[in-house]
Amino acid sequence: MNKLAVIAIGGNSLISDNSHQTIEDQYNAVCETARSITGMMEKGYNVIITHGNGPQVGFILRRSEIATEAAGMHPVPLVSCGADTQGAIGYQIQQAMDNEFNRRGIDKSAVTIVTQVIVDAKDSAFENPIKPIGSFYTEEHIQKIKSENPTWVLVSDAGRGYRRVVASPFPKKIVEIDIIRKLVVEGYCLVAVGGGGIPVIQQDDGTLKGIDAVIDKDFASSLLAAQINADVLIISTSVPLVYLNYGKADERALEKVTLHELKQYVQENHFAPGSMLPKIQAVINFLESGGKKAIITNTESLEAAVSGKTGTHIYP
Ligand SMILES: Nc1ncnc2c1ncn2[C@@H]1O[C@H](COP(=O)(O)OP(=O)(O)O)[C@@H](O)[C@H]1O
Ligand SMILES: NC(=O)OP(=O)(O)O
Repeated sequence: MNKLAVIAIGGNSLISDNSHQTIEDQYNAVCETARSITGMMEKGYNVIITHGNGPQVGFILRRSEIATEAAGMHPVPLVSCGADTQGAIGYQIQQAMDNEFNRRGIDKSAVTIVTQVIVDAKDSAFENPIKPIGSFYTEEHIQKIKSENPTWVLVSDAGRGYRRVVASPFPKKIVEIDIIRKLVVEGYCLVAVGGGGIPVIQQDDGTLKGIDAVIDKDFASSLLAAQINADVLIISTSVPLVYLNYGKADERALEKVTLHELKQYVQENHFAPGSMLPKIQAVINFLESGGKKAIITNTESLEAAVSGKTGTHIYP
């Protein structure tokens, strides 16, 4: 019987660098990702694909702000920008997966679920924005960006430049979880909780209402993986392995790690907040909720990683 994997694809890993950000570039990256995921499926996996949206949600928000400033167009709230990314990225993944299934004669189809995720309106994250979105700005540009956009909060993102940050509340409940379970059982290849899910709050009368934020897709993927009893949570990002002393002369790759060791490394500050740290915390949450295995690797290495040849493998 096939194993079930939740594969979380990073929003940054769909945009290889600052000069490859067009929709076409992203589709090419999605097609490469689809080839790797299909190769992995041929090794005996059913998958639910989740994806980030940090760069993309920031681009849509910025376009809206510029159009409002320049032409008086109505602004698009951040929550709607996030919903837009679920459709746009989901569409690309769904099409690329279906093309790949047809090419290889695999009798499967992909389907994207618009997914809402309940967060707590009182989450302290609303007072303390930490989720990087949109473009990277260099040190030289930062003063100009700050003076043009005095309300923005900007932080250094893992040494790759400065980025605007927004609130990122913790995901508490996946609204569409039952339909996701049913479609997995029916054998569909699902795209779900895109961009960490569309953040919604549950009001006193039980109704749902969108709220401006960007949920961390690794936390949402971990919640999903735990709730559907996935055999493995795979976090696909831009590095093949996780490292201790990342970027330093004594950098060391982690191949096989226990939950206990990983927690120790967190205490020793080996993982950058806003980039690797949330992935590590998501893995910890999954394993502490009963998950049996997690892998962190890059897209190109997925097939090799499930065969144990690369990637950082984490066990309870
Ligand atoms: N200890 C570490 N090991 C590996 N990568 C790290 C580490 N700390 C920070 N990083 C950075 O985290 C990045 C992945 O995070 P990010 O780009 O935000 O993810 P996503 O692919 O989800 O968009 C890597 O490309 C790397 O630059
Ligand atoms: N929503 C989210 O976590 O996106 P990234 O993976 O692009 O940061």
